[in-house]
Amino acid sequence: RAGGGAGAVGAGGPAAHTCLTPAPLFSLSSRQLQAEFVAERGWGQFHQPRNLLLALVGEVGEVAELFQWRAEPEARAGLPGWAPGERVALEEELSDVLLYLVSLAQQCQVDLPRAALRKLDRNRARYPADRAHGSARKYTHYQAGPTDAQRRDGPTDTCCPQD
Ligand SMILES: Nc1ccn([C@H]2C[C@H](O)[C@@H](COP(=O)(O)OP(=O)(O)OP(=O)(O)O)O2)c(=O)n1
Repeated sequence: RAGGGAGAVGAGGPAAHTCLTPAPLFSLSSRQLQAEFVAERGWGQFHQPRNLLLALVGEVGEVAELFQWRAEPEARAGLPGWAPGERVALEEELSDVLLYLVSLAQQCQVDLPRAALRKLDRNRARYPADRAHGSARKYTHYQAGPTDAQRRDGPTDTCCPQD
């Protein structure tokens, strides 16, 4: 599964996004390259989980900055109207997010690719395609009975305060 998940773009016929590379999201060798980059600079001393988390959030802010104040059509899929330089900037900022995320996971001893695939499995189970199709409701909506938390806290699926 790990080798044929996100990377198996062309496996089931022509891919919608033909520009995607058929590589895993972040291979072991890429993670090692990142660890080497940090070690060669003696930056391990700065890469405590909290610092990496703050750096990650900062880079997410830089991604947000690229989107802020844009007219609605420019925020649509495919980013119509974005200049080539803006696309490069987005590539770089998203990569910074990924690189800090990878480092954070490493420092926390989380095997991120395995954990992400497991979470994907959990998401599949929580959101059965036949029931969740076309709906943005929370997974608790599809569960048979109330969870312990729901029993304790009462209903959470209301959108309006009760008058
Ligand atoms: N202590 C550090 C500093 C940097 N990096 C790496 C991870 C990111 O990929 C990138 C972040 O570098 P900058 O802090 O220079 O941030 P930007 O690349 O976003 O530059 P700018 O803020 O000018 O956009 O470098 C790192 O791993 N550890």
